[in-house]
This record gives sequence, C-alpha cells and structure tokens, in this order.
Amino acid sequence: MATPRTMMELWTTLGSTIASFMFVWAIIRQFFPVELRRYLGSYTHRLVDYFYPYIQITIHEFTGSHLKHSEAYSSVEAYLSTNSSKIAKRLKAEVGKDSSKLLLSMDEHERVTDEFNGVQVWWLSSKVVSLSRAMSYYPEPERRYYRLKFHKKHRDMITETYLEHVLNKGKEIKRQNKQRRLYTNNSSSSIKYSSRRQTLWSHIVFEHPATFETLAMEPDKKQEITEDLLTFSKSKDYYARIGKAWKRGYLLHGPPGTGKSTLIAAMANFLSYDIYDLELTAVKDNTELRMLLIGTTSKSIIVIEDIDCSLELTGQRKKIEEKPLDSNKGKKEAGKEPKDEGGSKVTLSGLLNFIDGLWSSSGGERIIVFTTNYVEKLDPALTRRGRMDKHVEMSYCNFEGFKVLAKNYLEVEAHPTFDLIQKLMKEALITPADVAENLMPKTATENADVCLSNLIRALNEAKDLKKNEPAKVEAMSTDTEKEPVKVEVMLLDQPKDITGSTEGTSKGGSMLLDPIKDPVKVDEMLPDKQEAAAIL
Ligand SMILES: Nc1ncnc2c1ncn2[C@@H]1O[C@H](COP(=O)(O)OP(=O)(O)OP(=O)(O)O)[C@@H](O)[C@H]1O
Repeated sequence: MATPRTMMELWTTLGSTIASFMFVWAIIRQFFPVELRRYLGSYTHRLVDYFYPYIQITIHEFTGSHLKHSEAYSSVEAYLSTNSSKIAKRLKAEVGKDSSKLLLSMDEHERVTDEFNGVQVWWLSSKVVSLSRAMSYYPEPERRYYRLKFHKKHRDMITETYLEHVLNKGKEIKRQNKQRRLYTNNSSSSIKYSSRRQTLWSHIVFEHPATFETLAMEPDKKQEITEDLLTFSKSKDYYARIGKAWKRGYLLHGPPGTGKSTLIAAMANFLSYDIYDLELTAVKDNTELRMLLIGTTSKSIIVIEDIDCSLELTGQRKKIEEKPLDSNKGKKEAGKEPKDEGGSKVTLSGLLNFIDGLWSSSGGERIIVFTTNYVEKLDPALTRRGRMDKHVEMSYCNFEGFKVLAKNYLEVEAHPTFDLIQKLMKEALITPADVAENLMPKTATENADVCLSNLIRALNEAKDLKKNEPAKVEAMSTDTEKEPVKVEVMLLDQPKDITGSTEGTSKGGSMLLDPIKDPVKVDEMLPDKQEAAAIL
C-alpha cells in the first residue's frame, strides 16, 4: 500500500509545483518586453514539440475566406457518427442535409477512440467561438472542428491511408443517409419557355420500398445480380486501368407485370443510387440527349423503359440510324401519352454513342438499364454484349416467387393451400403482378385465407384460359423459298385437325408443310392469317 501512496504524493506534489510555476510564470512574463516573450514562447513550443510524441490534425467546418462548408468536415462527421453513436457518452442529434433520418454525432468537447490496422487514434470534437460574436451586429457562425491525434511514429500510415479511409467511408455513409432521388427529363417544349435556371431534369424523392428480399425471383438469379452490382460498384480502378467508362448496361426483358420496374427500384436501393428515368420521346435530338446524359450525376441508374416503343429499333440498323425517329408512334401504340408533340429526332447511333460512354468525361459510375417486353424486336446493335453487359429475363411467377410474395403481402410462410397453389402454378401462366394483386387484402376483413383462395381462383381462370387458347404454332424454319416448313401443332382443349378431319389430337404433333403447295392448310391452322404470314 506504501507505493501507491508515495506515487500519489509524488503526482500531487508535481501537479502543484507545475501549477505554482505556471502561476508565477504568468505573473513574471507580464513584465518581460514583448520581444523577449516571443523569443521565450518559441523556445517553449520547440521544447514541448520535442518531448510531445503526438501529432494533431484539425479539420475545420468552414474553409476559405468565403467560409464554404468543408466536405472533409462533413465526411469525418459522417464517419464518426457510426463510431461515436456507440462509444461517445454525449451525442447530438440532427436531421441531415437531404435526409429525413435523425443523425447522431458526437457532441462538442467529446472524445472518441478509433482503431485502424491496429493503431489507435483519438478524435476530439470542439468549436471556436469568436469573442466578438456576442457583440457583433452580424455574428460570425460558430466554427466547429474535429481534431485527430495520433502517435508520431504512425505519421505516414495515418496521413496516407487512414485519412483516405475516413473520407471514403464518410462519403459512403453520407450517400446512404441521403434521400434518394428519382429524376425525369423535362420535355423539350417546356425547356424552351422556361427560365434559364431550370434544368433538363426535375426530381422527386425516391422512396420505392422494393428490395431484393421482397422481389419474386429465383434466388440464384438474385444472387447473380447483386454480386454483379457489387463487383461493378467496387471496380473504379479496374475501369480506369482498362481505359473504359465506368458503366454497366442491363437489359431487362419479359412480359408486362413480371417486375422489371420493381427490379430497377431494388437495384437503386441496393446500391443507394439515384434513378434517372429517361423518356426518349421527350428528347428533341441527339444534342439534347447528350446534354441530358452529361447532366446526370455519378452513382446513378439511367433507365430507358420500353425501348421498343421509344425508338423503332425493330428494323435494320442502317435504315434507322439515318432516319430521324418518330418515337411518338411507338408510345401511342403502347397506350402511353408522349410528352412532346413534335416527335423526337434521337437516332439509334446517338443512343449507341451514349451507351459507348460519351458521358465518360464526367466521371463516376453509371448503370444504364433498358427494359422491353419484346427483346426479339430490338436491333442487335443495341443488345449486343459490351453495350448491354447483362441480360435479365423476367418471367412468369413460379412457386418460389409466390412464396416471396406471400411472405411480403400476408406474412405467411406456410399454409394448407400451398400444395394446390404449387400444382396450379405449373399449369397456368400468371405474372408476379397478378399474384401480388390477388394476395393484397382489399378490405380489413380479408385475411390470408381469403387472399389465397382469391389466388387459387385466379390460377384456375388462367389455367382455363391457357387450355382454351387457340392452336399454338411454332415455325421451325422460315426459308419458304426452298424448304418445306416444319410446323409444330399444339392442340390443347379444342383439337383442330389441319387436314380437315374431325378427329384431332389433344396432344399435338408436327408435320411437314410446303407453303407453296399447301397454303390453305397452313392458313387454316392459324386463327390469325396475318400471324401465319408473319411466321412463314
Ligand atoms: N418479381 C416481382 N417481385 C415482386 N413484386 C412484383 C414482381 N413483379 C411484379 N410485382 C408487383 O407488380 C407490380 C407491377 O410490376 P412492375 O411494374 O415492376 O412490372 P413491369 O415488368 O415493369 O411491367 P411493365 O412492363 O408493364 O412496366 C409491382 O408494383 C409489384 O408490386
């Protein structure tokens, strides 16, 4: 017990000696001439620096003579918010800029410890209050700062690696906390008459709840997409090394209601990216397209929906490339109102240039997503790999997909009706949108049992519809000039004998037809003669 007491006494004595010395020194130095005081001051600093083993770096809230908000400060603040909310005892809560979330950060004069590669560092939060602040007519804002302290032997590691890590992590956290935005392009006509300050894009807050967990899709496919997105988002150095624009093209194709838009929302939420919904029909020409694309920010998904309707990309590339496109036509056919009456002169080559990285000069990563209900109609120039790196087929709902939706909509993971639903799903084609519609309770009294029986009814109807479908014909060859056409006939509910006999087969079959010799037979076989002509 004697040693601690001696130590205590030693510290107490040392403390009071230093305090007395400081006090005496403060009195004496007043009588020293200014020059001498400065001289002594500089020596004191040097002496302290010599023995003091730590280095301090200060990051101020405002920088420059115009007191601009420092990006480094806000990044450090975001970085420390994750640490300090767990460690610090005094926190402050603020609603962040562009965010609806309450963000916690360490309060003034609070200290937290951080560790990086086994090295300990200390962060202090503090502020400078100007003395003239209270008296001044235009009080200066408080200037907050963070101070980082570390041992001088780690100088290189901290200044080269740790600070970069803090800034990158902080930026990432800021982006995740930021409200996501959904941008749409303004039609050319509205830009013409608008004030100069109006931009080409308008935005709203993007709050789509879709995630990969709530998406009805085969688990393997989900994993493949999420891995692809993650790899892409971390490949900055790779793209820089190979000298390519940091972009990735996705083509989502499948019937309406299979979740193409939902997948885009899930991708945006997964990566915390903004979405630019590019309505090509509202774009006047290639120059405007270029301006729009240059106006997009990095870490965004640029979406061109129903590309088959936006541009007539069904013909030969050459013809289309030269021809200005009346894109309104396609949209009207799709039952959508075009935004711009004048029609768009965006060409396929303009679009291809853009996909090939026209905007690469603006830096940062972008994902471009095209969606279509008719992938076979698109020009191969648009869909070839390299432009569209990933083709994702969105298909009808299967039992796995149904289970995801049942969990989302009804919070049901097992039910006596599941076996029947599984059987029916093999026999009927139903989109995830239709499944979702049936599973959604319409009134407060509709429980899971009611919703599931609604779905069973819908599945039975879809099954009957499929049975009653007219004969489906598949042409195996299209060369009608020389070869006979092999036609596969699938006769389901109502057998229809193509040879005129009333005895048909419900199983279907195939036969060789010569379109020159047997035109009538081929015609008869199809309910729609035009369809026959198209196939042959
Ligand atoms: N795979 C899916 N997973 C979860 N929900 C889905 C899925 N597919 C469709 N839905 C539901 O159906 C609705 C319509 O789907 P969505 O708009 O994503 O389909 P789409 O394929 O983009 O259709 P369109 O081609 O008509 O634009 C969505 O709001 C969602 O609720």
